Amino acid sequence: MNLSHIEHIGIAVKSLDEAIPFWENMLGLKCYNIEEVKEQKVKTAFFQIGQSKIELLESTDPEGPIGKFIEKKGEGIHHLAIAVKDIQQNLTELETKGVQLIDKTPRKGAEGLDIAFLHPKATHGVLLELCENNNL
Ligand SMILES: C[C@@H](C(=O)O)C(=O)SCCNC(=O)CCNC(=O)[C@H](O)C(C)(C)COP(=O)(O)OP(=O)(O)OC[C@H]1O[C@@H](n2cnc3c(N)ncnc32)[C@H](O)[C@@H]1OP(=O)(O)O
Ligand SMILES: [Co+2]
Repeated sequence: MNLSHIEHIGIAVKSLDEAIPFWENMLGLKCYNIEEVKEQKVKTAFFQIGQSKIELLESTDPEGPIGKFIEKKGEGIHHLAIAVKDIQQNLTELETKGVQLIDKTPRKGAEGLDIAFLHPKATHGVLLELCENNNL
């Protein structure tokens, strides 16, 4: 395994338009990218803090993962994403160790990154996302 740093924290929100002004006007951060990720049924907004980012997630479909999360739990922290080198190698190693994966092979996430999720049952309650960054 070669985990590097917290890539981002994913926060489920009902509306990007309503949530972004808090991060910009109250906290003084700049939203530098808004992007739809159709495969995940979300629209994302990103803010940089040091080496890490905040990813706000608005659902585009009530049956998608963020739609279901908001319905059950309301707005709040949804996942923690960690940057890794060679995501496939890390996933293969985790699978060998018997860790329950949601994605055995990477999918395309926001900002063109390859991503994969570990099941919260396997992580003591945190939905973990690995994000590939080979320049680490
Ligand atoms: C754009 C991209 C990027 O960064 O580039 C993204 O982040 S996309 C971010 C959105 N995409 C994803 O989250 C994709 C991966 N997520 C998934 O496949 C799903 O959401 C699951 C995590 C498997 C949950 O599925 P589903 O809602 O159908 O199941 P469920 O509600 O029955 O939940 C099963 C158990 O997991 C728990 N659970 C569900 N969501 C959780 C979360 N976010 N954090 C911690 N625990 C969570 C539930 O409480 C439940 O526990 P109990 O059984 O104890 O009640
Ligand atoms: Co994410």
